[in-house]
Order: sequence, then structure tokens, then C-alpha cells
Amino acid sequence: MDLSIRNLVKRFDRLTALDNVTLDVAHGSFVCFLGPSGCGKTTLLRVIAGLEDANEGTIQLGGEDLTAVPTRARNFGVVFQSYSLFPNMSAARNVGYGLECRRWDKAKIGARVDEMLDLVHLADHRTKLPAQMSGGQQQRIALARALAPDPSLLLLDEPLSALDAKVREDLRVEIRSLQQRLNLTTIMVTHDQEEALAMADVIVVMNKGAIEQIGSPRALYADPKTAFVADFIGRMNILRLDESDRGNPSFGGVALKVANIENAANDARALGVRPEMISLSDAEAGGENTLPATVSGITYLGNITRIEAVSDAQPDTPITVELHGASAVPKPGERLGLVIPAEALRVLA
Ligand SMILES: Nc1ncnc2c1ncn2[C@@H]1O[C@H](COP(=O)(O)OP(=O)(O)OP(=O)(O)O)[C@@H](O)[C@H]1O
Repeated sequence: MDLSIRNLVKRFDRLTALDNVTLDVAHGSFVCFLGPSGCGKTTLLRVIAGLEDANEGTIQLGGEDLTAVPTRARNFGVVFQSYSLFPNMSAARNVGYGLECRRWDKAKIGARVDEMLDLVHLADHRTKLPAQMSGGQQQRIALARALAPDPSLLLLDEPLSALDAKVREDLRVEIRSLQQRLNLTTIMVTHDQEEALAMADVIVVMNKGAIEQIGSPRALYADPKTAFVADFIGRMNILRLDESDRGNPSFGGVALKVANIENAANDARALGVRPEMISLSDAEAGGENTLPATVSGITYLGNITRIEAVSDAQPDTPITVELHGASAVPKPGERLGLVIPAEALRVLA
């Protein structure tokens, strides 16, 4: 069932936490709400869960209006950052607790708990208390508990943030494959762009209570519409355009050819280019879309070498270039040209 959110507004006193949010979530998709602290992503998730009431707007699931449906009756699975398991109950009882509340019969509960513990690979831990399990195991129990009642929607609020890096990466893969196997519509809140890129079908980038851009990870990385999105997802060099010439972009007096510029607004103030799209040339050679610059720093990162270069045009913001593999690496202080293909330039609002 598709989820349809229309014109949601949520205010806390004078603060507008959600400012006219409209969004469609397709059945079976994995959607991430991504944005900096305070942008409203948790509030949006809580309104969907029914844990907060919106001031304005509607939420429908499969055409049914949820506004008057209380949290419990929505049958959504929710997992929070802090595992919030009952400390005095075994793993198995934690998983079955929601089913007891829903008055499932005992035999059915037992079978379902076994199935869920198998699903999260913790059948051997059924008698353990939460304190006897690792963080990753507790979070998998929390996931099993959320999945046990066969929810129509799974809501995850920063479920991986409290875990260390290796466990986090394993659980990313596990949650994503579970979600796909169950074909369960899932929304996850995160401030971690890498997590969102790795897991989501669709990323909703939020900023100050509003949606900044919606798209697949690839679309958002390849074609961000604003400097905010470009900067939040991956690294992006921002070139501030010369004041005088926005229809025909130029940067520090160098005319820049931009593919598809006719599709973009004439009042573009900045262009963006990803570090891996820039190549290096001899500074003396000049050439189209080539910015003269001086190398200011080099960082060797194994598979890539990151080069900071100060362009003559914008000396206050170094431009980052990433070279892959065994490319020839320049030295600090060296003069060179930064070659930016017209197809790699993005017009940013
Ligand atoms: N119960 C509340 N009472 C008052 N203000 C609140 C309440 N809950 C959230 N806010 C405010 O609403 C705004 C959005 O908060 P929200 O928790 O949704 O942000 P977030 O993007 O999830 O941030 P974080 O990643 O830090 O959790 C913030 O300015 C926050 O202070």
C-alpha cells in the first residue's frame, strides 16, 4: 500500500518543525529521511507513526486516512536508536510482547517468535536478557519485535547510530535484505549520508522543516539541484559564478561551458563539480574549461589521492580533486590546470 503525505505542518510553539511537507512513498520501497540535526526528520517520522499530531495536512495509507487512527491501530513497526527493549524480559519475550498485547494465542505467539528469531539469526540467544547481548544483537531483537506483528510499514529512527562501525555496516546489509525479502515499505531517519546512499531506494533530503530534494541515491549524487543537497551528499566543489555573467557562466574570468545549461535557470549563482570528475593538465597549456591553480595539499588515501588546489579565480575556497589508482600525483606548490568537463558541471540554486 502506498503512503501519501500531503501538506503536513507541525509547529512546536513558534517553531515550525514541518513546513508544508508533501511526499509519496511507494509500496515496498526503502525511503531514507536525510538531513542535518534539527531539520525535522524525526518529527516527520513521529507524525507518520502517530506519536505526534500534525497541525495541518493529511496522511493516507492505501487510500485510508490515518489522521484519526491511534498509533496502536496503525500496525506500524517502529525501531528507535536506543533499543528500548524491556530489560527484565528475555529476547524471546521481548519479541513476543507486542503479540501478547494484541491477544494472539499462545501457540501462535511461540511459532511467530521462533520465526522472527531465525530471521534475525538469534535463535540461540532466545533466553538471554538484553544486558547479556551486544548492541547489535539488541537492535536485531528490536527489529524482530517490530516485525513480529507483520506491520504494514516499518519506521526506523536512526537505528544504527549507537553501534560501532563494523556492526553498523553488517546491520545495514541485513536490514536492507530483510526489507527486500519481506517487500516491506520502510522509512528510516538518518543523518548519515553514506548510510542513506547504501540502503535507500529513495532519499528525501530535508532542510529546515522542508523537503529540499527527493530522488534515488544515484540521481541525488549525479544531479543535485541545490548547493545544500550537493554538499550534504558526497563532496562537491562549489564555483561561485561571476556576478556579471550568469546566462553565460564564467568563473574568475574563465568562460565555462556547461552541458544542458539551457535547462537551468538563468539566475544560477553557482556551479558544482564532483572531485572525481576533474582532471589535471599542464598550467601553461590553457584550454577549454580549464582553471589555472596551485596545488596546496595532497592526501594519500590508498585507493584515491585527494588533491587540494587553489584556483586563481577563487583563492578562498580550495578545489578538491580525487585521482584514482596510480595516476601521476603533482607536488604542493606546483602550478597546473584543473580541467572540468562541460557534462560534469551542475547548475546549483
Ligand atoms: N517535543 C518538542 N517540543 C518542542 N520542540 C521540538 C519537539 N520535538 C522537536 N522539536 C524541535 O523541532 C525541530 C525538529 O526536530 P527533529 O527532532 O524532528 O529534528 P531531526 O532532524 O530529527 O534532528 P536530530 O537528528 O537532531 O534528531 C527542532 O528544532 C527541535 O528542537
